[in-house]
Amino acid sequence: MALAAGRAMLMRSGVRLGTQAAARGGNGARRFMNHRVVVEPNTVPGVAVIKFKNPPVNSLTLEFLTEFVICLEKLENDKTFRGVVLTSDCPGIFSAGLDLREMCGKNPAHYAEYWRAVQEMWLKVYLSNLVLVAAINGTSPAGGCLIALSCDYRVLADNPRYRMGLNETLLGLVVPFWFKDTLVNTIGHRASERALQLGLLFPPAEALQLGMVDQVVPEDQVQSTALSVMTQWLAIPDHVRQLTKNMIRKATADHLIKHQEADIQNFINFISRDSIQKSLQVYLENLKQKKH
Ligand SMILES: CC/C=C\CCC/C=C/C(=O)SCCNC(=O)CCNC(=O)[C@H](O)C(C)(C)COP(=O)(O)OP(=O)(O)OC[C@H]1O[C@@H](n2cnc3c(N)ncnc32)[C@H](O)[C@@H]1OP(=O)(O)O
Repeated sequence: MALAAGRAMLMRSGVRLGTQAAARGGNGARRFMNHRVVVEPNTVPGVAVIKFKNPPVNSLTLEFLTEFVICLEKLENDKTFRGVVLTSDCPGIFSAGLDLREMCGKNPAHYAEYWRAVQEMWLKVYLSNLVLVAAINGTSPAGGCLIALSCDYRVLADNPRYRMGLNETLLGLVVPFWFKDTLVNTIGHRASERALQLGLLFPPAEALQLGMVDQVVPEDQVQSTALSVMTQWLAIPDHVRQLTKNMIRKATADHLIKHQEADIQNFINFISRDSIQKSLQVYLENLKQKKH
């Protein structure tokens, strides 16, 4: 379903699906290249590494979301893969979250298409049959943090410049209930209440203390740590681990699935408000200004 919608979207946007290139890397592993998402089968058998490559900041554009979902779906359907490490190819940034330009100055049909793609991405990651480990090698606000929180395990680089959290209120936005649920399921109710209202972005030590990440390691060890953690997870037979994961996550995912259309309508109504459009424009302008 998501794959078909994604293919249609890519066709509309002029991206040819036949352009996915396969090449052999130095270790002989096949390396699949999309435009914005690079998939590298790794030295650990059954494990692929997905690298986000949507410069400058890996913002979650419609095209990026579509490619990402297609990549995950392909890996899920290829029984040689049992686990995936998610990481970034953009130095210092895991993902800047939802692309603000997708939510600014567009029409309701675009907002609907975009929000559905955000929902589908979250459902795909949150309910994945694969073991997903986030190797967080950069800053990850809002939607970027959501992707990491939706994985099974998080390893964060020990760099105080890398912040993580759901900062939506700082942009004048109300966090969607399923972003909130994902955070509450990870760090608990009280910590989420404070973090969400204040839009807090946490440095590594605090993220670890809160349980937002499972491990903080030196920057050059993020990916290798993620891969060795993966070995531990893959020691469990897939079917029992998958059934257990599904049992724990199903209610949270079902809440969105049941209210998916209402959630899209709510997003359109909210994001189309003049006051919200104004605050997003000011936020984008401030990002530009800080450079000068
Ligand atoms: C009912 C529900 C309604 C709504 C729910 C919506 C939920 C929203 C979820 C989100 O994810 S909103 C996005 C939240 N993200 C952020 O707040 C991050 C903003 N960006 C930054 O803080 C910084 O850019 C940075 C990620 C820390 C990187 O800093 P750096 O100094 O390295 O780069 P710079 O700021 O110069 O940015 C480069 C370039 O990229 C543009 N940019 C940055 N972030 C985004 C983004 N999220 N979307 C689109 N574009 C982004 C930035 O404007 C610069 O562009 P320019 O070169 O043209 O000026």
